[in-house]
Amino acid sequence: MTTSRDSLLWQHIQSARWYAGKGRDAELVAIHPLPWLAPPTPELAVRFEIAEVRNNDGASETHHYLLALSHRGADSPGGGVEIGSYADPELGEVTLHDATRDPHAQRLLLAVLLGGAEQTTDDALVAAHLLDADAVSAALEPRIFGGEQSNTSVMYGDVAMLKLFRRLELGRNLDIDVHRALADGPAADEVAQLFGWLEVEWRDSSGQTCRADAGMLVEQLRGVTDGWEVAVESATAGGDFTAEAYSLGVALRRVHTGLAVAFGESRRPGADSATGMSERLDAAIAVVPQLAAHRAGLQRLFDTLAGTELVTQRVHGDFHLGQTLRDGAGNWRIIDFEGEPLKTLAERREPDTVWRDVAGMLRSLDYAGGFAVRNAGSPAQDARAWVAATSTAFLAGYSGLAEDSGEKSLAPGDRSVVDAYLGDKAVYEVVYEARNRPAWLDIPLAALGILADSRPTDDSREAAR
Ligand SMILES: Nc1ncnc2c1ncn2[C@@H]1O[C@H](COP(=O)(O)OP(=O)(O)O)[C@@H](O)[C@H]1O
Ligand SMILES: O=P(O)(O)O[C@H]1O[C@H](CO)[C@@H](O[C@H]2O[C@H](CO)[C@@H](O)[C@H](O)[C@H]2O)[C@H](O)[C@H]1O
Repeated sequence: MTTSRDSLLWQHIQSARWYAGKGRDAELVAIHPLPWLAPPTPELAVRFEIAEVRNNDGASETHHYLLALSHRGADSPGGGVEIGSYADPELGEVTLHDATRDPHAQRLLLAVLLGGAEQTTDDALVAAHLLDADAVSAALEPRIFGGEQSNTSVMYGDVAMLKLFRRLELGRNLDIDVHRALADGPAADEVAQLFGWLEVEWRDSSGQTCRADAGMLVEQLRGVTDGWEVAVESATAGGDFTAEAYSLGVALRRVHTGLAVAFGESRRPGADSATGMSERLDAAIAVVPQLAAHRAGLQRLFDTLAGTELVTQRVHGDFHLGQTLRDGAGNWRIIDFEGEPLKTLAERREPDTVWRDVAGMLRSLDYAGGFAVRNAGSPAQDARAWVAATSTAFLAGYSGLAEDSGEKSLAPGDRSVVDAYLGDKAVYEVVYEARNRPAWLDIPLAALGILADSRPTDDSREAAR
């Protein structure tokens, strides 16, 4: 880190909501500027820059963060949140702003995407890919999305949303990949339409050319409510959420069918999955030692996969209520196909069984019940009944059974596979909560206690799907 500009940016990165290295020993290796998005003027100059960040604790790993920066001259106030001022050799004295909060820069971002063109310098590129030139107008009023999210989104009117990916995945972004693949297929109605995306290229500090997708422009879903909010409200009131849970199960099945059609299916020995789960458990015990008490019980659950052959395909990978939106007509839409943020990109790209997503939602319904007890004082018994009823309805919807099919909504062989995935997901959640929300740790820990004490079903070697 050499210049004061770099130190301004490093402070900006470390305090950002999207910075994934909080609490870790990390350093800024370099900042790589991309081409200006429009010819710079003394008032405004906007470009993406890539921050190359190295984590030094544990195995050394490098991450690339996308910065969107507007440089405003002294006579050009405004621009939203300031990062700091410095003397730029090309532009003179400028103030840096996060472009996603600068109205002029927000407009420029959309114009670049709609232009569908490519901008290059000797060692960097920004390319816009436009799929639907008529869906979005450059005149739409921009505003920053204020809701909870790990990336940054700008809304344009009530038509489109530009989601900028902050921690970049080298290669094709999973969310773009999946939205593209599901368009026009059996799950087209369950996801937002993809209008276009931005691709960037730069040379890293070792001289290697890197390529990534920087953002995607999608249909803005209107009149929707976050699935977590509606579920928590119902759990807290002790309401009946079974019809909603049933239709959520139906929607997930459709998405899985769409993903299988688009990306195909493969097979994997269950023993390989069990090994992965055990390894993740051991890594989690190193982070949260109290997990060790459940090791033997969880290993018993994972072992039920050995000897099975699992059908695998592309899945959502981090399916929970916060990844679902419900519209006024009761339809569910599913978002954010980037997988679990704590996993490596290679892990997130791997095909898995559909039960990973099914287990993800069952865990999420349990979280909603746990939240109702801890944060809203609901009686534990009522919350347990709510979780049991909604879980059964969700499984019935997923399995294509009648809404009132009750306990039999999962075949016994599938039950033990789901239990193994529930254990694996709750182990992930324990690490996630320990790092991000220690006050929530008791929710997945309580679930793990119950799972680790349960006895695996005997018929676990039946077909796994
Ligand atoms: N297509 C969309 N239309 C409207 N709102 C959306 C859309 N996609 C996401 N959102 C909103 O943005 C939030 C964050 O989206 P998400 O894709 O999960 O972002 P991140 O990966 O950055 O966390 C969602 O919880 C939802 O409220
Ligand atoms: O939405 P992200 O992709 O960032 O997912 C991460 O954060 C989630 C929390 O925001 C976390 O989900 C866990 O908490 C949810 C309640 O807030 C609950 O519904 C989920 O079941 C639970 O896993 C998710 O695990 C993490 O990857």
